[in-house]
Amino acid sequence: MPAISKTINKDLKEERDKVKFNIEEFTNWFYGGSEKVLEKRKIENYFLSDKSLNLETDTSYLSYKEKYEEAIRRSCIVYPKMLKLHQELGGTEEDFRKIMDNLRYTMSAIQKEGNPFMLHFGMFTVTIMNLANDEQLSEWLPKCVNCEILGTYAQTELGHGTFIKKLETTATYDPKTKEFVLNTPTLTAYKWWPGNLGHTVNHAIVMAQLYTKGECCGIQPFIVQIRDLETHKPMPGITVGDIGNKVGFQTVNNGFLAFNNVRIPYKNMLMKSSKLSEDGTFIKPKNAKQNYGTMVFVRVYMIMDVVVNMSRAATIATRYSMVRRQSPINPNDEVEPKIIEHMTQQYKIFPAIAKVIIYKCMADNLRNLYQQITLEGTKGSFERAPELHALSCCLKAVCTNDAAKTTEILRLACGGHGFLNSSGFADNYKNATAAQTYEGENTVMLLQTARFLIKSFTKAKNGEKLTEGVFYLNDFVKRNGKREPFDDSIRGILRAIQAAAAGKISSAWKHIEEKKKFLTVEEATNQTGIELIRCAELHCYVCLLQTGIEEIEQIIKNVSPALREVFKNVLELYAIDNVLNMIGDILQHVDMTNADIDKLQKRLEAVLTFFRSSAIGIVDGFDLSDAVVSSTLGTYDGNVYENIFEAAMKSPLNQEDVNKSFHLYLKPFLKSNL
Ligand SMILES: CC(C)(COP(=O)(O)OP(=O)(O)OC[C@H]1O[C@@H](n2cnc3c(N)ncnc32)[C@H](O)[C@@H]1OP(=O)(O)O)[C@@H](O)C(=O)NCCC(=O)NCCSC(=O)/C=C/CC(=O)O
Ligand SMILES: Cc1cc2nc3c(=O)[nH]c(=O)nc-3n(C[C@H](O)[C@H](O)[C@H](O)COP(=O)(O)OP(=O)(O)OC[C@H]3O[C@@H](n4cnc5c(N)ncnc54)[C@H](O)[C@@H]3O)c2cc1C
Repeated sequence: MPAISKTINKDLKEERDKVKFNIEEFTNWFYGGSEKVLEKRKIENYFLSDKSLNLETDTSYLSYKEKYEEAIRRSCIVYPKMLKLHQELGGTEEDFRKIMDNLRYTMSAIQKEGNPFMLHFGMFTVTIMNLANDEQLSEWLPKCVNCEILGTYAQTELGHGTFIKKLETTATYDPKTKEFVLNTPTLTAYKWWPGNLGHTVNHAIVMAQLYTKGECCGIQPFIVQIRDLETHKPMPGITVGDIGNKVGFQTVNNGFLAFNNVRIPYKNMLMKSSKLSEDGTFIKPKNAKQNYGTMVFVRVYMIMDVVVNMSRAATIATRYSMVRRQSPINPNDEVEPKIIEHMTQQYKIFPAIAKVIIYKCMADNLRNLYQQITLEGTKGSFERAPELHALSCCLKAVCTNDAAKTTEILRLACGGHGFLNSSGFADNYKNATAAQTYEGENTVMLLQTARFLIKSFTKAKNGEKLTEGVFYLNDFVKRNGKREPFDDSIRGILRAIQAAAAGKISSAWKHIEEKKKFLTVEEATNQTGIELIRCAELHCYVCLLQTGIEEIEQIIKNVSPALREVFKNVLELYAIDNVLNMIGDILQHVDMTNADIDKLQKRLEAVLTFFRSSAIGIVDGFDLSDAVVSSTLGTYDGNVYENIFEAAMKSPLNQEDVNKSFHLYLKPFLKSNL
């Protein structure tokens, strides 16, 4: 075995020495101030320094069952610590949010394949907070907050996930006993997929069709106890279990659930929005979509998960590419260059870094918008709910699609070693691709946004008032078919993307109108689906760039000149990469010449070259500890080959010289050939 010495890799040190800006200043921006950075580091250390977590164990070699058991063991260390810390910090909702925000990063060191408790706070408690009336809140919230019970969110069924109106689980009100009777009438009505449901939680929010006085009143949320608190056995009438092996998320414990005449008390229907009187009279909510609120909440927070996921992948690929040397650019060069010297390698990695920053700006913005609009809802005003729904749907889809695609590009950027499990890309990718499906399948999400855009376009044509995010449709209508002139400033690029988005929305609108002559509006819309998806994507790119511009214009007023240059280049790279990737859409609606495209290509090459000296500073500035990065290729010290070697030594096959399969199979086989 070679002697392994671990000092900072000299190539990586050389890169860091070239960084011109103050990395800590960048970190302070990224986490919202120096105090928050200190707090983040403290919280991370509080969890990760706990030796009982045994974070050195490579869980990837464990069996499916062992992985689950280890994940539960770790959760039973992390969650009590979390509750203790929450009390120590002050016990407020804000303190809780602080811990959860930081755990988004830290958890990737502890539960690489997902957390078997994650739905408890993430969806079960959130639904209770959003949809329980005051009485229900005082009964259930303390139990949730103290983890006296553990819950999940059981909505999806074997037969339906997207079209939730057709869920088949029934909750029939019995006014005589003041109970609901829950049933699973068919195989396709089995709840299927809810995280943590299989063998972990003892309660669930069950979304079921409410039947009262012989009528169906649509899907409503019910709190159902599914396992005994003492024995953990399923409650009478309940069938519950694990749905089996998946592409990823192995330790999330996704489960199935069925009911056979399960009775729950009247008070267990969450009644903040829809209400049922004790005699069985149903009272509709003020806003029919209020019951979908938990999904909106999660979609909003998923943009932050994308930031975490992509920052980790970008850190790994950047550090590795500054350590790995291969393929001289001039054939006679003695010394092979760092692979980051290859322009194509820069093009794989640097746009990903820029996106992390733009998505972070968007994630913060969206969260603020969510808080404002939720507050308006508590005061009975739901006017802006469709806008939030439309924005969160397209962002959820575009950002999670991009996280999966970018992780794969970054894995490929690390060549063969990127394919090692120890590179960390596999877990990153599996988590990213799961997010493309859960919380609303991405195509379906884009079509929801497109529905809003088509409605907004009709309003623009009729001269009606639009919401702020789609003001650009007014400009398009005013231009009355004239193409947008191209101006290559950043704001000019935004206008070009706006023109492309508006043009696409206009042509989808026109095609629906044409098809409506022969088809129903729904059929016409379905036939226009491919265009509609592109409308939603382009609209999302508009929102991202606009937010990026507005945020960065503010940021650069408050940072040092050196960091100002970095942010300007982030914006330049993000904008140019974007526009070049959608040139077909742009050319349809913007007067852009070949010379303009050549100029943009040159600017892309120039900005990549600038980025070369900031990239390591930015990824170091994401401030992800080695435990969080969790990759042999991405450690801070850059000792890639030593790490790879050490990880290989942990393979169970390397714990013995000769495996028993030699005696059982190989030897007889070889002998038989003599
Ligand atoms: C696809 C959906 C949105 C369709 O819902 P449906 O009620 O059938 O819609 P309609 O076509 O009747 O009405 C559309 C209408 O409603 C507006 N709208 C829809 N949702 C919302 C909302 N949340 N807030 C505000 N407004 C909303 C929409 O804008 C339309 O308005 P119009 O004025 O144009 O009529 C729905 O079925 C859906 O969301 N499906 C996806 C299911 C899903 O996301 N499931 C998640 C399950 S939980 C999970 O996956 C957990 C994962 C684990 C983890 O997170 O860690
Ligand atoms: C890892 C993971 C965790 C999950 N966790 C939970 C959980 O905790 N709780 C829970 O309740 N659920 C959970 N789910 C379920 C998840 O929310 C659904 O799988 C998701 O909403 C997609 O629904 P579906 O499976 O019915 O897909 P489908 O709707 O069947 O999608 C299949 C295909 O049909 C297309 N399609 C469907 N409808 C339309 C349409 N209207 N227009 C165009 N195309 C359409 C889709 O685009 C897709 O290509 C989880 C799923 C996964 C993968």
